[in-house]
Amino acid sequence: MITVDGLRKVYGDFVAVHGSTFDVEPGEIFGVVGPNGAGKTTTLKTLAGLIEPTAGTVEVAGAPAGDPETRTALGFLPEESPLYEDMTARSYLRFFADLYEVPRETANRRIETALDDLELEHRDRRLGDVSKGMKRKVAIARSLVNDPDVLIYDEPASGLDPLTTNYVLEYVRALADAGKTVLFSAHNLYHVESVCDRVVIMNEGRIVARGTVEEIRAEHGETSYRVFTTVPVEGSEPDGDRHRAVVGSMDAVEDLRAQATDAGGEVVDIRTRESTLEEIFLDVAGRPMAGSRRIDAAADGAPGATDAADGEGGDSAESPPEATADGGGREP
Ligand SMILES: Nc1ncnc2c1ncn2[C@@H]1O[C@H](COP(=O)(O)OP(=O)(O)OP(=O)(O)O)[C@@H](O)[C@H]1O
Repeated sequence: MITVDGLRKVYGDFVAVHGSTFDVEPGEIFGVVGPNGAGKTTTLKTLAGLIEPTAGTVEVAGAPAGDPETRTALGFLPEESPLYEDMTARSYLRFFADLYEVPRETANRRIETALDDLELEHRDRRLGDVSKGMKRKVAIARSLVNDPDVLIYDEPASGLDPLTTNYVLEYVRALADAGKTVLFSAHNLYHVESVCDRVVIMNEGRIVARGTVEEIRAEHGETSYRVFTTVPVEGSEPDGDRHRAVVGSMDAVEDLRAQATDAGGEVVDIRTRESTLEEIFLDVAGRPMAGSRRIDAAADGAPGATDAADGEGGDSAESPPEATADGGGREP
């Protein structure tokens, strides 16, 4: 449903994304995780057709990103979603449905369903007077007015309290269960591990880990064993009336067992500990990457790669759908 092949984005002499390749299957929830500046938003804006890649190809629902054909197929939630403050949730959503030329009856039904599903209160209150969580929910509802197959959400839970965050993530799960393909970005694996089918972790413009959460854990995590014995063994420390040693493999555990037996004692307990996802994230996303993100822009071969002067063109939350659909207002 989404195909990204060799995506590279250069701003001036700065490489924001180095050459990402990944696919997202229909109905999948795909997480793009990484610290500040990793290249998540750049990747997502490229998918939404708001930024033109310097190199590589990006396809959404079978058409190149930014192509008019993706107009009805795509719903984009930007990281910041300022809304028209004087409108109510209902009037705001109807306005966007009109831009997408959704017939009025269908639009009303869709809007009320989204607002019901999101448990949105105060539907007729000025958007300027509602909470941040509610504003985010309205922005999510806006991404659904054209009933798109693909949803691209930039940090959907940004700035939300834990309860609303959970709610939004569960809603994302429900959208995928209903057949939508969802790609979203987040800062940490904790938010995505419960909902994402697959994840890429980005650091300094590169994908540094990918796969299901289990695959990432298997490849990048560590398992350690705390072995409790009745007698001292190599590397052990007293722990109450026992001795505790920490080792990294089952072979080492068996060595300790042999030592304890030789000394007339025994192993009384073994506790296994796996790296938490947070630890893996801090490890792989915290490493400085080899090589600079600065390049000789001329060598990168693209005067068009230079757009450092305008980072915001065309990605306003208030851009009409045409701006996301036909490439109008795209960053070069
Ligand atoms: N228009 C632009 N001109 C120059 N540099 C840019 C532009 N847009 C983004 N960058 C730089 O590219 C890098 C990647 O930015 P991006 O917004 O994609 O990161 P991110 O992973 O989404 O970060 P965050 O989590 O803080 O939102 C950053 O160093 C950013 O400063």
